[in-house]
Amino acid sequence: MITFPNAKINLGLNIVAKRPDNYHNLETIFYPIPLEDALEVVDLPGKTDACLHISGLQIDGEPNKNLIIRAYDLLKASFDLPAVDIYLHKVIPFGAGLGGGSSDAAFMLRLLKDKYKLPVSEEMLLSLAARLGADCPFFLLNRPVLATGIGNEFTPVSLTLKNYYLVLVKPDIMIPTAKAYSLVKPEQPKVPLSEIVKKPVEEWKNLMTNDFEKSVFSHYPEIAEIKSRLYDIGAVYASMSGSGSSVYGLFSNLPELPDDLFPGSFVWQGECRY
Ligand SMILES: C[C@@](CO)(OP(=O)(O)O)[C@H](O)COP(=O)(O)OP(=O)(O)OC[C@H]1O[C@@H](n2ccc(N)nc2=O)[C@H](O)[C@@H]1O
Ligand SMILES: Nc1ncnc2c1ncn2[C@@H]1O[C@H](COP(=O)(O)OP(=O)(O)O)[C@@H](O)[C@H]1O
Repeated sequence: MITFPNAKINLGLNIVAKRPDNYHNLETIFYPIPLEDALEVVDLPGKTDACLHISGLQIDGEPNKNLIIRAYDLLKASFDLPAVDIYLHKVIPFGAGLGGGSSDAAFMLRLLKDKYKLPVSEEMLLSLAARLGADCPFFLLNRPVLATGIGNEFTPVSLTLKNYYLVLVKPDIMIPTAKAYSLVKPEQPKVPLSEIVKKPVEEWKNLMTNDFEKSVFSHYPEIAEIKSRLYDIGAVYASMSGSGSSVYGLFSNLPELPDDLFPGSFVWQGECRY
């Protein structure tokens, strides 16, 4: 069985408060984008464990700590799962604010539930996903939502970007999420994101912010430079996604990108689907 975990971008991100458990309450809009990994699971008779094979981008860290293996282990603790070969073709850059690892994990949970017809409710799947990462449950819903709490309480948003194109730029910089949070001073937003998002996209530039940008841009001016280049070539709205380092621009028309505009960066263009 094969599935295609997709990335997300954050439309606005306000870090509202630090919690006693050291996590942060935030408000953000998760918006799925069609930049995808490929994830396949094949039965491995006669063996006892799961074995992960990765092609494409090589992920740092030990394979057995990969979120896909952690998702398998979580279900295996409660259900009689066979040993499997897992093939991941990694396309979504990591340390990028695109949620690629969380998406792989959420899609793995659903794939195993479907492939082995496990009696797992949607609620149970969401709570397992929450154990794998704060933004992991979102990928089980996988449609635009306003997320609050630590990023796992969802409210529907009526939002359409269907006429827009996306340009996504990921420089060769990895930003660990925990480090990014530690550099931000939480603050209540003056205008709630749920209000800003009702306004036309043309007005977002002066209203919608990502609270990670200030500290990340001061450490890495080259990331701020990417954002201003996206505006220079006609973006209606541009922002860093999540804790970075990727930056996206929303465009009314797909722009021509000169080859040397973002040297050394991964660049992806696609359509908005929602
Ligand atoms: C910042 C966001 C915004 O969408 O995404 P990314 O930029 O990573 O994609 C998310 O909050 C990232 O969620 P996720 O990457 O799942 O975080 P986790 O693995 O659960 O946590 C990694 C670390 O980030 C910090 N953390 C995470 C979420 C949160 N609401 N408050 C936090 O303080 C904690 O220090 C935690 O130890
Ligand atoms: N399937 C996976 N895909 C990508 N990264 C993974 C995966 N499993 C575990 N990881 C780990 O998660 C880290 C990326 O996490 P994070 O920085 O939160 O991502 P992002 O900000 O891109 O959402 C990687 O450096 C890697 O060590």
